[in-house]
Amino acid sequence: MTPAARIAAAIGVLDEILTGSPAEQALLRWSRASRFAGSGDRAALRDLVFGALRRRDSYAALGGALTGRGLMIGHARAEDLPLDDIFSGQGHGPAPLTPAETAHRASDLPDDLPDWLRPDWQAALGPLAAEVAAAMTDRAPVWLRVNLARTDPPAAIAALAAEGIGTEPSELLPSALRVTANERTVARSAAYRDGLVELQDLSPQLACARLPLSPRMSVLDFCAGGGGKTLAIGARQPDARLTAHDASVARMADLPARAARAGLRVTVADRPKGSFDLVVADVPCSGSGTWRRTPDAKWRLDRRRLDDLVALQAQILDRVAPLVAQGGWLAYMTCSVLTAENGRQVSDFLARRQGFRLVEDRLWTPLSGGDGFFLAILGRE
Ligand SMILES: C[S@@+](CC[C@H](N)C(=O)[O-])C[C@H]1O[C@@H](n2cnc3c(N)ncnc32)[C@H](O)[C@@H]1O
Repeated sequence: MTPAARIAAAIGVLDEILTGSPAEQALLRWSRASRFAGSGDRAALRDLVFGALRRRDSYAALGGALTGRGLMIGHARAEDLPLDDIFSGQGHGPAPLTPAETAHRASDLPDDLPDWLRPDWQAALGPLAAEVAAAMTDRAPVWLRVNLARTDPPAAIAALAAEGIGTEPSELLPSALRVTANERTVARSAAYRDGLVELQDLSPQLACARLPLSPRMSVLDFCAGGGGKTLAIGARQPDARLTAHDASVARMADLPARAARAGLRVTVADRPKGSFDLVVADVPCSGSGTWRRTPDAKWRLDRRRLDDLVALQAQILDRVAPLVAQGGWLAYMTCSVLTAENGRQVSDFLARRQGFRLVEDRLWTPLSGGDGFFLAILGRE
């Protein structure tokens, strides 16, 4: 496909998303209907669509309309692309610009945050609010976690390099590798298949590195999903007794294979009982820290959904509290930057629940390289 044809395709996909389709579904529908497109075309289309969703409002301002076409005109203006070559109507490209589109000029560009959320965002991030909002409009880097139960960072870097995958270790955590070349081939590499590395963002890696682990301790990952945190804990403490639970069994479908690849044993529990030295509650959240990766989620979130999530998080905290052994730990995590889901959620829990104290809490933002992520470690007396 020509660059102009890819832009025309992005216009169609964006129009679908703007009328309510989730981005992944709209892209999948396009791929199924466009058998002529190669993998390069699909990747380029995805980049165009996700790039436009990250900067939806500023591209709409530049392009003069909140439509697929407006966003792509905005994209071309933001990137200084030759508008007349792309919007020529030739070679499956979009129709030429109208006189009104040509004459359109934007004044101040918006910050690409939903209006209703801006006060919460500012309250949560204070003087960093604008910088973090701007960081959310960039593409997220790909991070790998070196599986320390299997190898060490230099050996993992060498194994990846032998397959053409460039990486560099984080200054904050040497076992976290930022992919600098060939990120799309990681999941097919032998280093990945053999369990030397896992795909995991830097911030959850930093959070898991702070967990109070000790030999043979029992750990319950209560919202285990695909097991990202379970496996990160196992890599740090391979003799920990790991139990994974999730309200959705389907979400844990990949966990046994991932654990086997990592050389770890994980017990899956439908109804966890008894008590655990460490309970991790990596709760469902708005994902406001990960909007670089899922930019359509930024525009789909609303106050009601956020309130529902906050209520669910409180329920989960109340459910897991009795599962924490006396003298044990509760690690509460979200991939959100919002106070309602983070600090306020934790302080409300401490206010209604005797016997827990806050040991540490931390918020990471894209300004340190990874996604937005929150960790609170609570100790049970
Ligand atoms: C943020 S995701 C977890 C990601 C996972 N820990 C990882 O690292 O890959 C939140 C998970 O909580 C699960 N969940 C939702 N409600 C729950 C509940 N009431 N009890 C337990 N898990 C729940 C969801 O199915 C989802 O998999």
